[in-house]
Amino acid sequence: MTLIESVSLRRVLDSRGNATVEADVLTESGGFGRAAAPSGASTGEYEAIELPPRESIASARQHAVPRLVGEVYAGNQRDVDAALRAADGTDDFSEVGANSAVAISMAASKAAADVLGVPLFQHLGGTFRDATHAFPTPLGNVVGGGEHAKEATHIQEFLSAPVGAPSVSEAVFANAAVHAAVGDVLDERGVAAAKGDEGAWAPPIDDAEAFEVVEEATDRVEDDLGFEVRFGLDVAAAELWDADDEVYRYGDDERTPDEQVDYVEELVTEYDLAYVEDPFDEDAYDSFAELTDRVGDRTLVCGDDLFVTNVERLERGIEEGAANSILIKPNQIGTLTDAFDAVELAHRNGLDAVVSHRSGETEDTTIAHLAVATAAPFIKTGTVGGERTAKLNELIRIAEEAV
Ligand SMILES: O=C(O)[C@@H](CO)OP(=O)(O)O
Ligand SMILES: [Mg+2]
Repeated sequence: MTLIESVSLRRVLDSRGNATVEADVLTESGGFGRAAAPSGASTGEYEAIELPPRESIASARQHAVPRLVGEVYAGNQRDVDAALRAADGTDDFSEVGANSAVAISMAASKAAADVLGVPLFQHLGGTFRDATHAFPTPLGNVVGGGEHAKEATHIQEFLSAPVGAPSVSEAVFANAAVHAAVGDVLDERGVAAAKGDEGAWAPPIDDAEAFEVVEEATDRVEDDLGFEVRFGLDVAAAELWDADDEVYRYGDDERTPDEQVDYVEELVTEYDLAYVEDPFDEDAYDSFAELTDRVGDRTLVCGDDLFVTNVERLERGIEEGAANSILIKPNQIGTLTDAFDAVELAHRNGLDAVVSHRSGETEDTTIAHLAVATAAPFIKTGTVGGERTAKLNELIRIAEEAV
């Protein structure tokens, strides 16, 4: 393996038009990797810290780059990430910024794959990765609101889940078809809709109507394509939680924690939901456990803001039976090593690990490789829009390469 020769950092645009950090890593033998940090809007309270990009870059140049250049082998991902942690010295990357950390971590992995002459998913997943496992099914955001769009649904994301698709490519196109069908159904109802941060329709309708619209759209596509298309949700309920009054607020409506458990259970049953992410506040381990107990045998109950890709929070969740899956977002924790540790802990305890984009994204495709490398059952990476299709199209290419 070859030593890191240089690390360059720059500000580039993300899909919301905000600045984010991009890293280039070059090795002594000429291996090259480039990666950019994504950015959340409905960020969890316990996520690693994203610093303003200029600040993060200056700090990384001062503290992290000298520990990497000429010191660490690009292919030793654990060493790369340990150097980033040592350079930062905090638990939450508040010194260097999780944005520079994750960009460098991912760029180093790509430089290593380049040196080895193998695709990134193979470098990350290893030679003995089980190539026979099914490919991740893309969860496609087709209707959304919450923190991703104003004057739209309270539930943040309605996610098409083409679970019966015979191939990843057919699943990707199925989600695009559901997105188009939602547009048609909204049109037929006379609802004009803009799009939110992730390219989902952001119609000015209430959640009850959104369920009708998405059900109608998935039914149409299911009939048309002839395989099962279900749907799921990211409730992002931490954004709805009113800690003072201890209720979940849906505009003028409110639900107590017990009512929220009953409500989500009813939704799972009525709509046969394949996936439910963050149906409760990020500290509500008990509600998560109650719901998982009731519906965990028929749907994935996934912790995003609950776990923030953090092994300590996941350990508590496992002890309390708080979910049967974890969302994996490398920038929530800062390095690929931390993300892999969370995946491995989840797998050892029978939980699924679902890989995800952020609402602010770039053309970076690392998460497509990460999802394949870790045999994720689902990858949540949007449906339309260049920064979303970058990952979806990469998945299609990987599927060709991996057979
Ligand atoms: O809540 C989420 O799961 C994500 C991605 O869909 O949103 P954000 O990146 O804004 O946290
Ligand atoms: Mg979420």
